Amino acid sequence: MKAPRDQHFLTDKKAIERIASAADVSGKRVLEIGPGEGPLTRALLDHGAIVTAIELDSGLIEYLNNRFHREIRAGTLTLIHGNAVKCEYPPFDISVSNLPYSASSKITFRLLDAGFEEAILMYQKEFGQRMIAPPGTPGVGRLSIMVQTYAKAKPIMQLSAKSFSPPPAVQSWVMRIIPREPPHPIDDHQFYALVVRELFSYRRKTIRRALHISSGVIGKERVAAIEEIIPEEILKKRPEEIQLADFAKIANAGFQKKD
Ligand SMILES: C[S@@+](CC[C@H](N)C(=O)[O-])C[C@H]1O[C@@H](n2cnc3c(N)ncnc32)[C@H](O)[C@@H]1O
Repeated sequence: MKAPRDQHFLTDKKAIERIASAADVSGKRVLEIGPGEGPLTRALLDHGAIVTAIELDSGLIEYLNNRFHREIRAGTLTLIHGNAVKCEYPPFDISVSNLPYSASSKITFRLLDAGFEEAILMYQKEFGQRMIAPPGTPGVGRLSIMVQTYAKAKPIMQLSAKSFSPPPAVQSWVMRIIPREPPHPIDDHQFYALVVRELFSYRRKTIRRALHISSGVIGKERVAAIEEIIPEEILKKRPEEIQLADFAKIANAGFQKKD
């Protein structure tokens, strides 16, 4: 039976310790999303982190309030009963989280938007593989392009289902994510995100065709400007065949043109 709300709790003590010590959290403001029963929270507190944990499940919030009442009183742990897909994030330096897999994408984009020094995040293995799929290869998608534009991401641990209770049907990867300046100048980040999203909505089409289909969203004049500036050899490729620099050039070409 599928566990409710992605509730696969980490029981492997060695893995918990390795995750909590993957970043230097001592004295840092750490955001943990989905603390569950708090095994990682405990380890992070033991490493001297000042933790804020966001948990959706009210039963677990009650459990955590009891388990960590001393730390809450001492101000080293703050619990937020909320939905990490929607609620406001507090300022934080590092995020260490075993994410709910069904919301991995939304939460990752929100974390990157919020900004941080470093994140140690657990994902379903296939999701991690998509994050690091190189541009120009068939596994690449919107997630790969957006993550690789704004961060360096690398798998640092692989966990089998046996590390969890109940065991999930999938393998897990722990990734280290470090934000960076985009390697190619981007004139407008919102427009860039929109272009990347639209192009991958039509990943089987050429760039030119995808732009035309999306012209209602991107803007007809902007699409015309892109076609004028971007060389044919790029326009005739598919989104999975072009490089990070090309996405930046396409978005910048369209952004120059005010509708
Ligand atoms: C995979 S479990 C990890 C639990 C714990 N960190 C551990 O390793 O044992 C994910 C946790 O996220 C919580 N959760 C699910 N969706 C959430 C959401 N949208 N916002 C915040 N927490 C969520 C679940 O209730 C669960 O406790």
